[in-house]
Amino acid sequence: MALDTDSGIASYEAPEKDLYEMGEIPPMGFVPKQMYAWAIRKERHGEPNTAMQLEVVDVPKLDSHEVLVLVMAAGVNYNGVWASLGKPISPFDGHGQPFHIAGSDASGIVWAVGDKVKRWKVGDEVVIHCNQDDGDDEACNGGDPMYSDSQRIWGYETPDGSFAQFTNVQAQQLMPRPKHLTWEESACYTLTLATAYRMLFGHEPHDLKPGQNVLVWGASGGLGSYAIQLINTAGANAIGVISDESKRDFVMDLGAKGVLNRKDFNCWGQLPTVNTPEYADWFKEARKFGKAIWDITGKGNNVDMVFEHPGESTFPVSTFVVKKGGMVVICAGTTGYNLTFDVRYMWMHQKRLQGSHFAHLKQAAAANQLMVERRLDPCMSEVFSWSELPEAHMKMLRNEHKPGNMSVLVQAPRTGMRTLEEVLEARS
Ligand SMILES: C/C=C/C(=O)SCCNC(=O)CCNC(=O)[C@H](O)C(C)(C)COP(=O)(O)OP(=O)(O)OC[C@H]1O[C@@H](n2cnc3c(N)ncnc32)[C@H](O)[C@@H]1OP(=O)(O)O
Ligand SMILES: NC(=O)C1=CN([C@@H]2O[C@H](COP(=O)(O)OP(=O)(O)OC[C@H]3O[C@@H](n4cnc5c(N)ncnc54)[C@H](OP(=O)(O)O)[C@@H]3O)[C@@H](O)[C@H]2O)C=CC1
Repeated sequence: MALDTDSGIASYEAPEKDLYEMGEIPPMGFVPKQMYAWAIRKERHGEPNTAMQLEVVDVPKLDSHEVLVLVMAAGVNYNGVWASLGKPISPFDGHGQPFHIAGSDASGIVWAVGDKVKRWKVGDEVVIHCNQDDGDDEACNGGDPMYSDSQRIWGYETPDGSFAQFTNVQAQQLMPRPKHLTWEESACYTLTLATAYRMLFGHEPHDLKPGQNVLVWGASGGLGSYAIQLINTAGANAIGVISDESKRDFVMDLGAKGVLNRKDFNCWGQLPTVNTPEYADWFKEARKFGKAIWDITGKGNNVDMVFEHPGESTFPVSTFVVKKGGMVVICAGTTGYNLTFDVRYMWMHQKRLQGSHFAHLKQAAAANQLMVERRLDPCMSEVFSWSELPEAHMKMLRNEHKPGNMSVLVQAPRTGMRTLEEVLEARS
């Protein structure tokens, strides 16, 4: 056999069936009629352990620019929590389908390709980024696809996410899998890493520069743990915030210049009305927090950027401690959406408030390349079995999850596997 005809795909025996049990691998490229999935239904909206139920559903049909991926492992994100709760929006109001399969992160193997797909072939090992768009408007052609009216998040605004044996995605969502990582490690990082990448490097002229200082809320969390590492790769300084001393070493070991414990301060929640005694108390505490930052950055040296996502509880302080001409970049309001701040500091100190949402392919791919080159640690905190998938989301809902990012095994039968061959060997 000529060397260049070797596909590199493992050859193995497997029966053709309509439905495979979890961990059972069909013949390469054979698409069964049905699959197992954790599905949410509108009438089940509520906490993940009741909203998500195991169901047998049809394997999605491929369009010409789409790719069917056999999911080996899936990442756990807040999206699964929000989709279960149906808050702040119900995904059913967007896509109108009878069930919703959540899951916006995955590692897996390309199992079938649409007839217009050129960049990927059956057998390729991939990770999936969660931005979809129709690709046909000005934003997608010369602009920023994240501004397209068709922009949507796979597994949150689409009904066909990664909490299933197969998932159907646009070909442009695929990126090469870092081969040094296990299936579960490769599944855990893309959503939060790419979001952090766009927040830090996607908003010129406030894209992060060497030597700058960034305050990172939730520094031990999914977004925060990558923000700290990305700030390091840029030669800038991260000041991380935690709520428990047990997280300090984790954040310092990721490369933070300093760590503050928010429990040592009392300036959280909405801003009290300006010029009241309550405001004076808040201001005193906010200055104490700002002074603690100066102890790390140098006296009077405010941060160039604040990496925001808690929202309501931290926003008044974020807008205060960022320097003149600096930027507060925000991608969420986990603690509440009613953000307040003292606008005098915003206009007099000419600060920028920048919203940020996930990332486009170029940004996600740049972030992924850093992972491929082993410059970043995936910070996988915990791996769950397929049957524990709703419970992993309950942990996140209760903020009881460990520092880093969580993963769930889907078709990978156990942890620590890096290839399809290892998965096939585990069958015997
Ligand atoms: C990668 C990971 C990502 C994440 O994790 S993100 C976190 C999880 N995601 C979320 O929490 C999603 C949050 N999204 C939302 O809550 C909603 O998505 C928004 C509040 C952002 C938007 O709400 P909506 O109802 O979808 O759209 P509207 O644009 O507000 O439209 C509502 C109605 O208002 C009309 N309208 C909009 N702009 C104007 C205007 N400037 N003047 C007059 N009317 C306007 C529209 O047409 C429409 O009306 P009509 O309901 O009748 O169609
Ligand atoms: N728009 C987008 O594209 C994206 C948005 N998101 C959103 O970002 C948010 C965070 O996601 P992720 O990083 O994965 O979540 P994690 O739970 O992993 O991390 C969030 C961190 O926030 C901190 N936190 C919790 N409560 C508060 C509080 N009251 N004040 C300050 N900090 C608090 C916690 O750290 P500690 O208690 O130690 O301070 C926690 O570790 C979610 O709402 C998610 O939906 C996520 C990815 C993409």
